[in-house]
Amino acid sequence: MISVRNISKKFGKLEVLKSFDLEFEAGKSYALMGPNGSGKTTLIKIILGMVIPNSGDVLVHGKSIQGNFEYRSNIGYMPQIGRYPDNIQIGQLFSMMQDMRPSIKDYDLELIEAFGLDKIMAKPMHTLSGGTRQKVSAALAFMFGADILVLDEPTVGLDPMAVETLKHKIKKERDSGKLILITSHILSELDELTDHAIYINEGEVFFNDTITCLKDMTGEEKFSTAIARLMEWSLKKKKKNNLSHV
Ligand SMILES: Nc1ncnc2c1ncn2[C@@H]1O[C@H](COP(=O)(O)OP(=O)(O)OP(=O)(O)O)[C@@H](O)[C@H]1O
Repeated sequence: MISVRNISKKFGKLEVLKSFDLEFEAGKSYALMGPNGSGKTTLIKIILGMVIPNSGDVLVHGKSIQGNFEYRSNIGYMPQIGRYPDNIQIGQLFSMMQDMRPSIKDYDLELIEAFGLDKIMAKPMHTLSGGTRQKVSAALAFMFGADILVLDEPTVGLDPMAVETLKHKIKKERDSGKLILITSHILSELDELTDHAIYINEGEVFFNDTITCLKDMTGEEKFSTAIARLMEWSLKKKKKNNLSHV
């Protein structure tokens, strides 16, 4: 469904992604993990066409995203921090986004209702709490029934009930055949929601396989302990690489 081919990205001298090759398939959910600043959001933004890589290409449904804007209408994106015009009301924001995708008439309003946003449609965005803004972002990501859902730290700031609502929705959409890509630092959440782990470290893909394989490889039953083991190994590798330069 999405192929990341030999993608490299530098910001000035900082090499954030070095020759990334990744495949994302329909009906699966992928956990994108790595330390702060390891390039998770950059990779997501490259897939969304919001950041241009220095080299490589991304194919969505077999078609390059270069010079192609159509593919984006088939991706639901929930950003880490949703930025919206201050004075716009929730309802106006939803209508505006719907007007921007005139070809889609069948909206998924499940999260709007589940989060109770339908009862506060007249509230201006600048008056909303952080968690409510996050609910608006989630509702927008799922609203257009996109086949691909890219969720950057989706549950940050949500209350426990809203977290459960969102998790239920993510699982439901995955089971209906959609591709889900999630970044999060909340490991329990990733264990529950994803089948496949991608661990980025020092600009490279350090691990890319199923969560079952991750647990087998590390000999750890618990996902969080398996990830801790992976982090240990990546730090050891870094130390070894640094020594080899001496
Ligand atoms: N527009 C930019 N200009 C310069 N440097 C950037 C830019 N965007 C990201 N970076 C740098 O690229 C690196 C990777 O950032 P990115 O946001 O992709 O990391 P991340 O893995 O998503 O981090 P976190 O877990 O903290 O969200 C960081 O060092 C960041 O400062």
